[in-house]
Amino acid sequence: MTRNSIRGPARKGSRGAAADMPWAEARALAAAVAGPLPPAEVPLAEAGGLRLAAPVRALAPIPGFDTAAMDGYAVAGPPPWRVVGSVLAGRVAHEGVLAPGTAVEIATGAEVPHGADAVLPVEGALRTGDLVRGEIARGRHIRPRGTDCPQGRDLVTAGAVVTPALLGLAASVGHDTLTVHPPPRVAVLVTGDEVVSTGLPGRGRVRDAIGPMLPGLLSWSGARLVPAPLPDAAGLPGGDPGTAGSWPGRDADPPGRAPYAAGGGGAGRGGVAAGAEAPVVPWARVRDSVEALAAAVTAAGAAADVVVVCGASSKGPADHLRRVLADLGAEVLVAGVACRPGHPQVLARLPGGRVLVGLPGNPFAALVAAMTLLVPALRALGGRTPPGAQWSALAGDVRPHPALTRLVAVRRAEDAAVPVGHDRPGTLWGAALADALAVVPPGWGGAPVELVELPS
Ligand SMILES: Nc1nc2c(c(=O)[nH]1)N[C@H]1C(S)=C(S)[C@@H](COP(=O)(O)OP(=O)(O)OC[C@H]3O[C@@H](n4cnc5c(N)ncnc54)[C@H](O)[C@@H]3O)O[C@H]1N2
Ligand code: MOO
Repeated sequence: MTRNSIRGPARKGSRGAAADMPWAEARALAAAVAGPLPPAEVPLAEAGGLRLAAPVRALAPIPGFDTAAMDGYAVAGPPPWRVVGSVLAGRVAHEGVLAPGTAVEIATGAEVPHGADAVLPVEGALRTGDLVRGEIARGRHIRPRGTDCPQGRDLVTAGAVVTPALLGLAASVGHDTLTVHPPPRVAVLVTGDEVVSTGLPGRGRVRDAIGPMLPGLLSWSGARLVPAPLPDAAGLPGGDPGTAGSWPGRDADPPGRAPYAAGGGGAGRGGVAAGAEAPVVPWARVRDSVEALAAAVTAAGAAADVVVVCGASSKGPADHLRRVLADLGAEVLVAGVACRPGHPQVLARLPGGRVLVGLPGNPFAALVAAMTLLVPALRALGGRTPPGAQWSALAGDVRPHPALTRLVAVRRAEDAAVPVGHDRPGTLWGAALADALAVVPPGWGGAPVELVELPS
């Protein structure tokens, strides 16, 4: 596959389209950027939603012993039976062998004594004093040990998603942990000195729309957002959260607005203004400088499997990502994608092997880039196979681009996917109304299109 190495300042050119990789090729490359993370054994409570890296084997059988399936009497031999005792669930069965002509009262789930031929449900029992009568068929209402799940049997194969039912099954056959592909850890760096995280953006400012979108997108992709540990001494000045270009972990919010703190317990500079009610968010704010971004990427790359940089992906004076990747000696695998929106997206391997995805600053462009590069890479790291492609007719007046793939916000309907509109690069309005992106290839002539499902 084509690999574009950028070893110097960002290349000049007219919006880079000539160097951009075809959309499908970029997505496939992202899906192959890394293999699954090494398997790990995790407690059941943390395994939900992950992929099994080893089969679930029955360490214990189900049932674990010959079990009564009904409340009634465990009986031996032909009737009438003399009641000689009782066994409740959780109690050890009647000691010894139940002699012909005798019975014990038994509760559903209790251990059936040796020698019992059947369990006679209480509804069918005629009891007089210590004698009981009724009709039985041999073996009726006894669940023999191991009939539901034999001990030692592999019950679910590797690769399956750990669903709530699978968690219950694993517990029932004796597991406290499961061997899974751990969720990729993702550190998110939001750039842009003009970006604010709370309240109404002032003049020249814009409210962060990408940070809030990513945690759900990451968990939907089987990944986990981890705090980006921003180093103190790395050209990252501390500063007044009221000024643009403040420190990582604080927003360049207008004075008087509560800044967010980065980190959620672990980010180096996750400062909270004294007295401010500062919600903690687990993504970090990085100011627009080459040094700050380089330090933040390096630190995040040491703490996470995947580093996501939001903004700074293009060619403006404050767009430092490409320069930083070159300076760090990163291998740039995708330097741009031939699609609209979202062409200035980046996929790179950092020194040491961690993956970096650069999302454009325009929010819908960022979502498109996330669906193109980030989600496939996360699925691969999490040991997930790509979802089967969905194809659909496309309704509405959609005009293809002659040379680029267009990603159009649509809602899926029975006959056709219907464009929802409002899907300009700078807004998530259309994406918020949509449930999929329609992939409209260059020069499209009306054939069915692929749909990329959006996170729900
Ligand atoms: N000379 C060129 N200029 C631009 C090109 C190009 O190819 N050549 N591409 C354009 C396209 S397309 C996009 S998309 C943007 C991508 O820019 P960046 O990734 O460098 O992002 P910024 O410049 O920082 O911001 C762009 C835009 O998005 C707003 N922004 C940034 N972060 C956020 C956020 N977290 N939430 C909401 N909005 C955000 C920012 O204020 C800008 O308005 O570049 C074009 N330019
Ligand atoms: O393609 Mo940009 O990605 O126009 O917003």
